[in-house]
Amino acid sequence: MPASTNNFQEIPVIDLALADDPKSLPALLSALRVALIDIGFLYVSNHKVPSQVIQDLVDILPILFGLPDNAKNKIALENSKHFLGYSAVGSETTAAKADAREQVEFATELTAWPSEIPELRPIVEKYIQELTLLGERFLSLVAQALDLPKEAFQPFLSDQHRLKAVHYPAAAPDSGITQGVGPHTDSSGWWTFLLQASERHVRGLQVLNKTGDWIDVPVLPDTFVVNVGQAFEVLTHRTCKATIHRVLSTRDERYSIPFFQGVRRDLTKKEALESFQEHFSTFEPDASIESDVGRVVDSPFLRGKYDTWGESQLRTKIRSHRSNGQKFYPQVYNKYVEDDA
Ligand SMILES: O=C(O)CCC(=O)C(=O)O
Ligand SMILES: [Fe+2]
Repeated sequence: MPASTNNFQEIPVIDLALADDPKSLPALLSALRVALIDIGFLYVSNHKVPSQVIQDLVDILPILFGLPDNAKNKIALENSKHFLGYSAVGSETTAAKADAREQVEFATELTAWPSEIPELRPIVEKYIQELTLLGERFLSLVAQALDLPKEAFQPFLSDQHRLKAVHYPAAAPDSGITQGVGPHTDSSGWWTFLLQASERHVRGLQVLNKTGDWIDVPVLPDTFVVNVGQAFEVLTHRTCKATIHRVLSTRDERYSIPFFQGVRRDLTKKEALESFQEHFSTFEPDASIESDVGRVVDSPFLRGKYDTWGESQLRTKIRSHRSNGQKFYPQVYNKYVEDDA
């Protein structure tokens, strides 16, 4: 099929309630398959994550980011060899440009929590627990949609996932600030489950389609935005693509909460490629034009310089947070920073 006929102009919604009835399951799987193969981005509705669990987290974000700088700096990512905790606006770099967002990254090793909001920790932990379950349910549907047994992808899962709370401050139209986060594919794992935690009118997230147009991903209440990460792209021999996306700064402030489903750190590119080689050779990945932006986006695991998933993760983290890299990983800092893969 020529690329132009399956180029996408919007992101489809996959209704997970259809999985509850064997009669409606096939319709879900065929819609999912199209989203997986042609787009790499989708929304899920009827996801069964309790709305209170979501609301509690959404409500606490303005409180978290509203803490005084000294409170946020007490949990600074700068002091974490696991790259967890708070990073201020401008401290992260994507596509060689500073991002206009502040964020707090959570995972099991986070030891410093803000003492000003003791309720944060149980709220975050509950949310991670629920998203872990959603991720597992979703993976089994993905496997079926790609003609594999339900459990096919489970052995690649890590027991550790990452959650990020993100705040994009409003940018005055004449400030010259345009990059909330620059064009990238998700390097932190298998799949990303993103909650857009602002009101409907707040824009910002965009996805690059095959002809290089940026497609808006508006806020749809009661959904998660789900997208393919780099490791899954490798495992499926690019049948499913880690699609490039970005966030523009706008005159509205914006909150979002990506959950990065983790991949086993010892997964090697060889194992990832060999596991389903035969299966995916029967698919015909769309060898469509990669846009100019696409060609320069960093994807180290895919390009194959580093053997394990864990090492390409470390390289990505060091490149994004360079002072942590210098502080905690001086032996490999230069190697990773100088290697533009
Ligand atoms: O804030 C968003 O909507 C997306 C954030 C994102 O793409 C990321 O952090 O990887
Ligand atoms: Fe992303």
